[in-house]
Amino acid sequence: MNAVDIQGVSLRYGRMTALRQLNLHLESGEVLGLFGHNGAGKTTTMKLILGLLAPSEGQLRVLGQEPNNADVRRRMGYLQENVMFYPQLSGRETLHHFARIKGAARQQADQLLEQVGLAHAADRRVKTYSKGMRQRLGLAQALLGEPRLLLLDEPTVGLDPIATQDLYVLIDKLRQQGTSVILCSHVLPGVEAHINRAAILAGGQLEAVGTLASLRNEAQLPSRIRASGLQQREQVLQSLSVNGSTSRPLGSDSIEFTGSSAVKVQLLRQLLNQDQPSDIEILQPSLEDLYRYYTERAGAARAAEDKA
Ligand SMILES: Nc1ncnc2c1ncn2[C@@H]1O[C@H](COP(=O)(O)OP(=O)(O)OP(=O)(O)O)[C@@H](O)[C@H]1O
Repeated sequence: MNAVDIQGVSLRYGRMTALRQLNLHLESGEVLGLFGHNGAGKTTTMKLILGLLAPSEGQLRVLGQEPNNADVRRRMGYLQENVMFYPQLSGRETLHHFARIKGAARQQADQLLEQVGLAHAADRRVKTYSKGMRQRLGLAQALLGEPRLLLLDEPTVGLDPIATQDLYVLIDKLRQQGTSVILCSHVLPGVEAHINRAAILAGGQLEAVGTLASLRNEAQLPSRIRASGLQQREQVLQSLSVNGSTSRPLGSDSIEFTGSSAVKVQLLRQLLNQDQPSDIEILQPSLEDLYRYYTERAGAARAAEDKA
C-alpha cells in the first residue's frame, strides 16, 4: 500500500487554480523531495494530504484511507512552514500539550527533546528560543506519536549547518524504520543524498518526478569531467574527440570535458589510453541543475501558451 496516492487532483481557491491535475504517489518507507518556486503549490499539496483542504477534482488516499479520517490524522506528523508556539510555555510543556492533543505518551516528550538537541533548554520558555530552536521544537512536535507519514515543510529554515545535517541523518533513520516522508524545501544543496525521488512542481503542475538518475537521464543535461596532472595536455586537447563533447584547458595541466552522460565512459576510455592523469573528477548535473532545467522548461511552455 502506498502511503499517499494522489490521482487527477486539482485545487481551486475561488477562480485561482493552485493545483492542476496532479498525479503523485509516495511509497511506504520512501522519502520524496517536493520542490518548486514560490507559489508552485507545495503547501497546498501538503494541506490536501493533511485533509485541511478538499480537492476540487480528483481522488486522494492517505495511508489507505480518506485524508481527514481521525485515525489517519493520528498517524501523520506535520512540521509547518514558520512554526508558531505559545511563547509563555516551555519546550517541555509545549510537547506535553501536543502529546495530549495527539494521544501520544507524555514521556515521549523528553526523549524527543533529547533527539532534536533541546534537552538543555527543555524548561526555558519558548519566547527565549532562537529561530533554529523553535524549528527543532517543531520537528519534535511532528515526531510525537511515532507517525507513519511525516510532512516537513521547509524543515531546515533557521537551522545551522550542523543541525541541518543532523536533521537529514534523522530523516535517514526514520526512513530505515519505515516512515514515509515528504520533504518540501527551497534548500537543494545537500538534500539529494537523503531523498529517494524528487518531484518538481511549477505553476501548479507536476513538471517532473523520479529518482535523480532517471531525471538526469530524461533531462540529458551535460556532465563534466575534469582531468588533472596530464603529461601531454595539448595533444589530448587536439586529438580527443567524442561526438557532442567539448573540451577546454584548465590551469596548467588540466582539461575539462563537457558532454552527455552517454559519452562519459567513451571519453574516459580515450583519455586513459592517451595520458595518465593524476586525478579525475566527474561532475554530474546536480539537483539544482535539474530544478533549474525543469522550472525554466515549464516557464517557456507557459509563455508559449500565453502567446498562442
Ligand atoms: N488561501 C488561499 N487563497 C487564495 N489563494 C491561495 C491561498 N493559499 C494559497 N494560494 C495561492 O495558491 C498558489 C499555491 O500556493 P502554495 O502556498 O501552495 O505555494 P508554495 O509552493 O507552498 O509556495 P511557497 O514556496 O512560497 O511556500 C499560490 O499562487 C498562492 O498565492
